[in-house]
Formats: sequence, structure tokens, C-alpha cells
Amino acid sequence: MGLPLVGETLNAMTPSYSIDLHPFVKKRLQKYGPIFRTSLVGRPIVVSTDPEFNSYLSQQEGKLVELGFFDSFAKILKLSGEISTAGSIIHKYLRSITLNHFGAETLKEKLLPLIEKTVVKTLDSWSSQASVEVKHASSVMLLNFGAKHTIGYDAETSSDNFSDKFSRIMNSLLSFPLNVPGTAYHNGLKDRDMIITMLKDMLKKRRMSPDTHRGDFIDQISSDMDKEKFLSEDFVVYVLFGMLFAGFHPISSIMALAFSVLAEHPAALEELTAENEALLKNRENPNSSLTWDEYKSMTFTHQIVNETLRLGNLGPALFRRALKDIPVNGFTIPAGWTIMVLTSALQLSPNTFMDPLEFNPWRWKDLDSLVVSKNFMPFGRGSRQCAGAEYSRVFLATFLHVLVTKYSWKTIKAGRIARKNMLVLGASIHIKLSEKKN
Ligand code: HEM
Repeated sequence: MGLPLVGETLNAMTPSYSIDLHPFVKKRLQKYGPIFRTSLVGRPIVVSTDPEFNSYLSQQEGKLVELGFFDSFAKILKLSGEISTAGSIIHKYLRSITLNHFGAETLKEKLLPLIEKTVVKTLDSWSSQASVEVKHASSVMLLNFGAKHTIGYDAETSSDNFSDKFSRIMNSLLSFPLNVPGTAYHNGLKDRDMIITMLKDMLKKRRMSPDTHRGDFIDQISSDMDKEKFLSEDFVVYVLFGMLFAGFHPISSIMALAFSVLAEHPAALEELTAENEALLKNRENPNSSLTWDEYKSMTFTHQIVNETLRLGNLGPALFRRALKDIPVNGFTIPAGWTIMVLTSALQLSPNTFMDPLEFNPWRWKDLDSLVVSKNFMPFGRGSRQCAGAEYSRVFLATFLHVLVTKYSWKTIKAGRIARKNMLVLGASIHIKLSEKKN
């Protein structure tokens, strides 16, 4: 359990320059086996990489476990107890409103061409720059797109610069939770408060002019405030904040990682390009937008997305809180403890994925779907599975589609892949993008 108060936090936060599981986890798995305990940021925690126990827990939402967070995360992101219980009215509401605005139907009917347009415009601007830092530049694209469809934010006319503020909040999540002026954590809290104030103002404006229907997320949630008691002003603002936050960091990290792995695997890049160029060749009008059927048919592109999600392990753990004492393998997880379900250990397990650290998109052709469902869960599983999963997949596939059909790139500065701490992947890579000559 490490030292009093800090526990083993400092070990877990040490950066590691490999795509592999963080050494903090690896060492303890070797020493103690697939379930071990530790103490991080002041909390006693059980870490589980045991597929059977993890699978059992996923069926115990609301019975033995509920959503649990580190206190420091919860404080920055203003996560509240109200969303912890799976299946509660609040959880169901949040799930349904997210799917309503970012789920498969909306993607198919409305968002896909808008995503393509945004990617085309963004890559066009990247191609005029001498060097682009992919992680940051794609975060800006994703945040601005997500904010437009969540709160009607217009990055071109607004002076608020959401993307810089959110990047700083992200950094504060990676820092030691010391709330003293000058620290990244303190600055993150300040940026969060500024954004919360802006969101409050936006919500007030929408509430004052209910007739100007824009059909976005904030429109729906502000009109639902008249029907649902739990939608207080504070709660709605934190939901809006959470939606904006969810929409940029993981997808942009996967985009940065994709540039790295594709540059190192020319055969994969070649097959990806051939698949996407074939889509254009088979169209009556090569300039028409990507259709839903085309998106669904991009088999190899989906394999690239899966393999990058597997290696990237962007949601490397699910956090739960034990509601009761939970017996496991002759031990007891005491009620109130946090349980970290380490899905990343499964995604990098040689038992399922041969040579697990190898980027091998072809492996997905032969993997059994049942094995995949138990061992590959970048978006979680069960009743809490990510409501933005399809949106993320569509964004990633569309991004790759436009990238490889229109552009080639040179790596200017190879990003060192790093796990910035045991939970977060960093992959800063600088590229020069050039339009392909036909
Ligand atoms: C690559 C991108 C993403 C990854 C890897 C990811 C990962 C996850 C994971 C692992 C969970 C389950 C958490 C748990 O069980 O404790 C989750 C839940 C969730 N995600 Fe995502 N996410 C991504 C993008 C998004 C986006 C873009 C949105 C919004 C548009 C979003 C909205 C949500 C919501 C609302 C939930 C809660 C679902 C529920 O409790 O029913 N996510 N995400």
C-alpha cells in the first residue's frame, strides 16, 4: 500500500516510454498475480486483470459495484454521485440523450457528412503548415466539432478558445493533485471554473429564448429541465462539461498513434490506401460524400482502428466502487474501496493477441468474436458501454479515409510513445502533410 497518504501514487505516475503495460502494473502482476491492492491519491484500490472476475463485476452494476472515481478526477471533472448508479433514471437519461445526438442513427442521418467536411477542411489547413503536432491539432478539430453539436459553439467567431482551456484541464488530470497556485492541478481547476461559468451563461441564454431551436444537445437538455426534476442548472452544466471533455482526448490520442504506427508499417498503410481509393473509384461521382454503406464496408480501415484502439488502451481501466464486501479468491474487497478493472492488461495479453505489442491489423480477420468481446473492450462493456463509441469509430475511420485518399505525410519529429502515467497515453508526433498529386 506504499507510504501513508500518497500510497504508491508517485510510482504509478512515473512516465514509461513504451506502448506496453506500465511497469507499475507489470511488476505487481508478476509479484502478486492478476488481482492486487494498492493505494493511489489517498484511496485504497484493488486492481483486477482477472478476466473472470472482471466479467463477473460487469454483471454486478448497481448490486455489488457502482461507478467510482479518484477524488481528484471527480473534483476537476465535477463528477457527482448522481451518475454512479447504472440503470438509475439519471444514468438512463444521460445515455439516451448522448445516443440521441451522437449515436448510430444521428451519425447515419446527419453527422457523417459533417464529420467528413470538418476533416477535409482541417487537413487542408494542416497541409499549408510546415509542421503539425498531430495530438494537439486533432484535439482542436474534435473539441470544436463536439462543442458545435453540443452547445452550438462556433470556434471561428468565438474568442473563448475552448481547446486551449481543455488541453490545460487535461494536463491537470495528469498532474499530482496539489491545489497550490502555480501547479498544473491548480491551473486546471481555474480553467474548469472559467468554462463552467461560460456554460452557465450559454444555458441561461438558451433558457431565455426557447423558440430559437437549433436542435443541438443543449437545446434538448434545457427544454427537458422543465420536465425532469434532477436536471438542475448545476447538474446540466456539469453534463455539458463532461460531454465536451469526453469528445476530444481519447480520439485525438488514437489519431496521433495511428500516424506513428502507419509510418512504421508501410504494408498496412498501402492496404488502407488501396481500400479507400477503391471506394472512390467505385463511385459514380468521386467527389460525393462518404456514405454510411461505404463506412460500413471499410473492413481493413476498421481493423486499423481496432488495432490502434487495442494498442493505445485509451480507457485502460474502468473504475468501480464496492457497495458491499466482495469475496474474491479467498480475500475480501472491503465495501467502499475502489476497484480498478484493468482492461488494458487483457488487450495486451499474449493469451489472446499473439505478439501483443506488434501492430498487426490483419490479426482481426481471424479472431473469434466471443473472444474479442471478452478481451477487447476499449469502450467498456455492459450497461455502461461508451455512448460515444460509434461516434469515435466514425470520426477515426472518416479521418483515415480523407487522409490516405488525399494526402501523404512525412514525419518531422517522431513522437515518443509514452504512458504519461499508468493511465494515460502520450504520443506527440509532428508531421508535414502534402496533398497527393494525381
Ligand atoms: C476513443 C474514444 C473513446 C473511448 C476510448 C471511450 C471510452 C469509454 C469507456 C471505457 C467508457 C465506460 C466507462 C465505465 O464503464 O466506467 C465510456 C463511457 C462513456 N462515454 Fe466514452 N469513450 C470515447 C469517446 C466518447 C465520446 C466521443 C463520447 C461523447 C460523444 C463519449 C461518451 C461516453 C458516455 C456518455 C459514457 C457513459 C456511458 C454510460 O454510463 O452508460 N465517449 N467511454
